[in-house]
Amino acid sequence: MGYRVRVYKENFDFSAGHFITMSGRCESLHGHNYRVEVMLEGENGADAFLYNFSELKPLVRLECNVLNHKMLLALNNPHMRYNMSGEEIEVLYQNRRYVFPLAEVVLLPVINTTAEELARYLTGCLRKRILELNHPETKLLHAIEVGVEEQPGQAAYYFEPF
Ligand SMILES: Nc1nc2c(c(=O)[nH]1)N=C([C@H](O)[C@H](O)COP(=O)(O)OP(=O)(O)OP(=O)(O)O)CN2
Repeated sequence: MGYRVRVYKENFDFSAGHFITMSGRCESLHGHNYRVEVMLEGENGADAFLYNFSELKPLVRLECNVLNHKMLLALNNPHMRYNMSGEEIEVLYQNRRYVFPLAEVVLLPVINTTAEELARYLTGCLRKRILELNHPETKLLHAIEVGVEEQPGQAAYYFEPF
């Protein structure tokens, strides 16, 4: 038994470039207008809420801002090579080569920038931020789930206990 709260606001979005590798090939560079939703599961606290929406929403917005208008690169992808020099990053995949300004890239600790991995990454970031805030109701949280929608009707979710 328990409660869930879910936040999925209009401005929980970010636009970013990416490509994923799969079955020995790499997609062409393209972008998405991603949407994010967050679910918290747990017990109600003294004020009869599980976690204050007003406290949760700015955290989600902050994480969306980190990724907005950036090229997302998967740091742990075994098929990609990255060389950093000065203000640039060179990305090598087989005979393909891209160069991006470092300031316009987010190097993510994931093996591929799939919606699944982005959901897992955001789950970790948001869980950490909630723990850092250390509101009394945090003790009653059981789990967090983050959904990342790549395009309407196409989303992945990651779930983690608190
Ligand atoms: N489970 C997942 N499958 C796929 C992911 C993903 O993140 N998780 N990502 C992709 C691609 O990155 C791609 O951006 C989406 O591919 P696709 O749906 O084929 O894209 P289209 O825009 O061509 O889709 P249509 O709906 O057919 O227009 C692939 N799979």
